[in-house]
Amino acid sequence: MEKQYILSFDQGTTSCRAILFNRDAQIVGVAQKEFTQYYPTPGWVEHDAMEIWGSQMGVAREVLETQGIKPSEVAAIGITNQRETTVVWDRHTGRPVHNAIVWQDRRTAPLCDELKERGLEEYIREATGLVADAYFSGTKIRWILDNVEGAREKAERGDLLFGTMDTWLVWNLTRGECHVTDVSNASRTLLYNICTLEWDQRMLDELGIPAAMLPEVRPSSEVYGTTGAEMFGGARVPIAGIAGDQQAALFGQACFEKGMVKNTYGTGCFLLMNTGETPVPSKSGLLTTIAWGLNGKVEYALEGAIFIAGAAVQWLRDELKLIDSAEDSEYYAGKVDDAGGVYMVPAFAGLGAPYWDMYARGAIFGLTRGTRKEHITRATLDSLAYQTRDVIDAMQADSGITLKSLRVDGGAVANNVVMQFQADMLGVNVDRPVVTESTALGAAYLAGIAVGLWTQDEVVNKGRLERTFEPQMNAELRERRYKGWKKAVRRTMNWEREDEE
Ligand SMILES: Nc1ncnc2c1ncn2[C@@H]1O[C@H](COP(=O)(O)OP(=O)(O)O)[C@@H](O)[C@H]1O
Ligand SMILES: O=P(O)(O)OC[C@H](O)CO
Repeated sequence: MEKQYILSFDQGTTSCRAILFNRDAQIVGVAQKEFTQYYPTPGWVEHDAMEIWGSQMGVAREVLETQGIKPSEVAAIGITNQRETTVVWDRHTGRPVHNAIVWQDRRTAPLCDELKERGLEEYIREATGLVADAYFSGTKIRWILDNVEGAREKAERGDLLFGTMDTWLVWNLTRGECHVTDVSNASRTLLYNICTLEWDQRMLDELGIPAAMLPEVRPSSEVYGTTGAEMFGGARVPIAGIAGDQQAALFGQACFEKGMVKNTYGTGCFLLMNTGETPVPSKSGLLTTIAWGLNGKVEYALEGAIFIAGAAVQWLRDELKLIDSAEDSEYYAGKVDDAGGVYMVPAFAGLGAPYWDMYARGAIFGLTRGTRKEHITRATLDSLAYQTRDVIDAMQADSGITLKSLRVDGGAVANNVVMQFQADMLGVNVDRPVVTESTALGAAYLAGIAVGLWTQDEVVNKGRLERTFEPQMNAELRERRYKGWKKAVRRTMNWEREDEE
């Protein structure tokens, strides 16, 4: 039977998805399952790695069954994942020693302050391309070693393994044979040297993390191993692509040329600009990160990471219960001309790029007795566009490149109000592709390239636009609105710091 499908595992922050692509890179089936979010204390966010493994396998089997496709017809699996989220497990039992600590979790902020006090900021930026923030995996591993009874001793004996979700899934899929990650995921750990392309011994020493816990770092497109025979009814499917979800989206949008930018609107918003084969250091609060390793070389990106975007819409739905579904936000926001002077700063997990304030917290400003839920909903949607503007301004300053248009993808780009306001706030066209599942598509491309289903050149021609949003707001109004946003952001900063008056 011809092997003509690629199965993408998209292990996101809120759900596991399995997406089946045919050899024309068209989606033939999708299965998705949300999993539990744990908030044990304010500012902490955890996932159950066993639940994620079960959900991911569940959706993979479901999509094959519903489409009537045999596992033996799948040429390869590509894996893409929420990055930084940290799981540590026992290599003998396969059981995690603690819930996974999610990228949004702020518990290690004091440890990051300590790294700064020890004068490590510059070294961190140079060696890892990152900043001393609780976002990244390194301090989360350290927290587990310090807080789970017996973990440090076991880790030192070589009994514990660390992984981001890609590593965890591949380890389970291969029944413990492969403990690997790819360069794009490694570059988000705070432990990987993006210049020498090795684990950074100084960072390991500074954080007290035994090297024996770490996975082997590999390119983003190659056969890492095959699935255990019992996983898919006897078929041994090659696992042939791994990339962090934001880098995968950059690949899926075919941003292969230097200067090409995409923005993914999911739980958070992540803007990445391809900067080619040399790392570009940032002076404006962006991250320097590895885009992918492919064809014997590594390419880099500048990244603006916004922690809360679509998650703010979920908050309106789940916590405030202002809307019944994320889609409803478009309906309510569309009933008013604008946010009526209301600004919503969703600094629920501090602020990422370009502010990097672990102690900022969310706030709504400009409320009056005339403020309605439509205004609050509108202000929440506006915050996705304002935060993106913050990052684009930084990116233009760092790269010297002026943005001509923005390619978008991710769940929240279905929202036309957000897309129009984004074009207005940037003053450039916003291009929405037909396939907005760029993340899964990128992982499929990487896996398909590794098994010879297509070449990188063929990938360039596959993307098609569904709609372009053109700016309609005049420049004076745009800048006035944006100034209000900056004022609101300033007032949320440092909120959680104990010593702040
Ligand atoms: N029509 C919509 N309007 C606004 N936000 C939306 C809409 N549809 C989905 N979202 C938001 O997008 C996010 C889901 O996008 P997705 O790309 O699946 O995210 P992730 O990969 O981070 O789990 C959710 O946070 C949801 O609130
Ligand atoms: O799950 P997503 O798509 O919101 O992505 C999360 C990021 O990878 C975190 O860095």
